[in-house]
Amino acid sequence: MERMGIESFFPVQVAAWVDTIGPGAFERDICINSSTGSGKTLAYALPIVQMISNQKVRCLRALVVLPTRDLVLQVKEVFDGIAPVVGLSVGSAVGQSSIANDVSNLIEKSKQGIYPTLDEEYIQSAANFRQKKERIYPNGTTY
Ligand SMILES: Nc1ncnc2c1ncn2[C@@H]1O[C@H](COP(=O)(O)OP(=O)(O)OP(=O)(O)O)[C@@H](O)[C@H]1O
Repeated sequence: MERMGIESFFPVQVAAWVDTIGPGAFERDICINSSTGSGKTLAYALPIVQMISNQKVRCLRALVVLPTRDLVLQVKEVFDGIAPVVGLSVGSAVGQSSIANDVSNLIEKSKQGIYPTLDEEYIQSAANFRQKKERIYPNGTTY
């Protein structure tokens, strides 16, 4: 956190943490509505990283879908700042190469981690991934 220039957390980050990891945690969908620049990225990034860092399974475990390429890069930077600390890797897919390549990276190369990505085609990729995921075992071997 210090390396990222963060000394304390913004209100939206505290609220999101309390409702996901802290005393308000129970399984449900959460919608965060907060003004631009208020720190929403870290507000959802921290709970995601915390939650999946406790899981032993080595496969893609979080998919972040974003509306623009710039945002993908920004969000990846935030995840890159915190995920490696707990041994998670972060990838991104912005459609620079073919979707087939991105899907292949998503499934075969990033067996552990988080994927900030771009649009609905990738949501579909994630759906396809879900079908294949059952064939990736904890030691990282694909069947
Ligand atoms: N706890 C914090 N302390 C200091 N700076 C922070 C903190 N959290 C986030 N920031 C910084 O505040 C800026 C805005 O954060 P961020 O981009 O996450 O806001 P946002 O609400 O997602 O904005 P947008 O709605 O535009 O996407 C970034 O430069 C980020 O590094």
